[in-house]
Amino acid sequence: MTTIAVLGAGKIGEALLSGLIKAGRAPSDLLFTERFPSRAEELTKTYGISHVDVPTAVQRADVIVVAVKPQDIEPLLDEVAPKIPAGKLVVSLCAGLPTKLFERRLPEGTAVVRVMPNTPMLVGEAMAAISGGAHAEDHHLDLVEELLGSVGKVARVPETQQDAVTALSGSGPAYFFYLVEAMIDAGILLGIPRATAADLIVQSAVGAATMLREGDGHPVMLREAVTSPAGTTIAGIRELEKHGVRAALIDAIEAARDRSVELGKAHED
Ligand SMILES: NC(=O)C1=CN([C@@H]2O[C@H](COP(=O)(O)OP(=O)(O)OC[C@H]3O[C@@H](n4cnc5c(N)ncnc54)[C@H](OP(=O)(O)O)[C@@H]3O)[C@@H](O)[C@H]2O)C=CC1
Ligand SMILES: O=C(O)[C@@H]1CCC=N1
Repeated sequence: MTTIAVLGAGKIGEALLSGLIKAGRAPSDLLFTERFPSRAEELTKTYGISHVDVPTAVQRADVIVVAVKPQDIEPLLDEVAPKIPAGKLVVSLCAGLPTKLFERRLPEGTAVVRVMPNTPMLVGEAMAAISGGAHAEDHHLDLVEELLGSVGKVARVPETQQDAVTALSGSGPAYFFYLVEAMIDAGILLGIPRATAADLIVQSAVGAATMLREGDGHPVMLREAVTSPAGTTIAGIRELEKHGVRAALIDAIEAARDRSVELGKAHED
C-alpha cells in the first residue's frame, strides 16, 4: 500500500487525511507532521494516524504532501531537502507555489505534482486540479489522481492555469459560504428565525448545486426557469444587477488569481 505523509496538518491537511480515511484508506498508511504537540495529539486521537517528525515522514512515505502555508515553505524545504531520499513523489497543495520552486530545492529529478484542492474533501466532494512538474511522469499523475479521486473530482490542467484554478475552485467554496451567509442574514431581516432561514437557504443551495451537476441545464437556463414574468425573482435580479454583483464576483476572482501569482513570485530566485 502507498504510504502518504502530510507535512503540515492544518485545515487542508486535515481535510485530506479525514477524506482519505472516510474513503477507506487505513490510518496505518497515513502519517503527518505538525508543529504544535496539542494539535498533533488531537489529530492522532481523532483519526488514529501517527504523528512523526519531518525526517521520518520523508523516509517512510512514498508520497509526501506539502500542506503548509506558502509563507512557511522555505523553512520546511530547508528541513526536507537534506533528508528526502531520491525517488519520492512530492505533492504540493500550496497556493501560488510553482513546481519549479520544489524542483530547485529538492534532489535532482524529484517528481513534483502541484495540486489545488478545496475543503469539500472533508465530505468526499472536493474539486482538485493537478499539474505535473518537469520530472512528473504519467504514473505519478495517475497516482495523485487516484488518491484525490477518492475524495472528489479531479481535473488535469496545465500548470499555467493553476493560479486561476486556485481563485475559482480553491477559494470558490468560501464565496459560496459568503453568499449563503448573506442570504441567511436577509432571512433574519425579513423576520425568519435563523435556524429556519439556514435550513431554507442551505437546502436551496444543495438543490441548485445538484441541478447544475446532474441536470442537463445551463446555469442561465436554470435561472430563467425560476424567473417568472412580472414575478418575484426578476425584482431581486434587478437589485443584484444594480449593485454590480456579477462584476464584483468577476473582480473578486481576478483579485484571488493575482494574489496567487504574487504568492509564487515571493519565492522566485
Ligand atoms: N484552506 C483551504 O481551503 C485551502 C488551502 N490550500 C493550501 O493549503 C496550504 C495550507 O493551508 P491551510 O490548511 O488553510 O493552512 P493552515 O494554517 O490551517 O495549515 C498549515 C499547517 O501547517 C503547519 N506548519 C507550518 N510549518 C510547518 C512545518 N515546518 N512543519 C510542520 N507543520 C508546519 C501549521 O502550523 P502552525 O499553526 O504552527 O503555523 C499549520 O497547522 C496552503 O498552502 C494553502 O494555500 C489549498 C487549497 C484550499
Ligand atoms: O486562501 C487561500 O490562500 C487558500 C488557497 C485556496 C483556498 N484557500
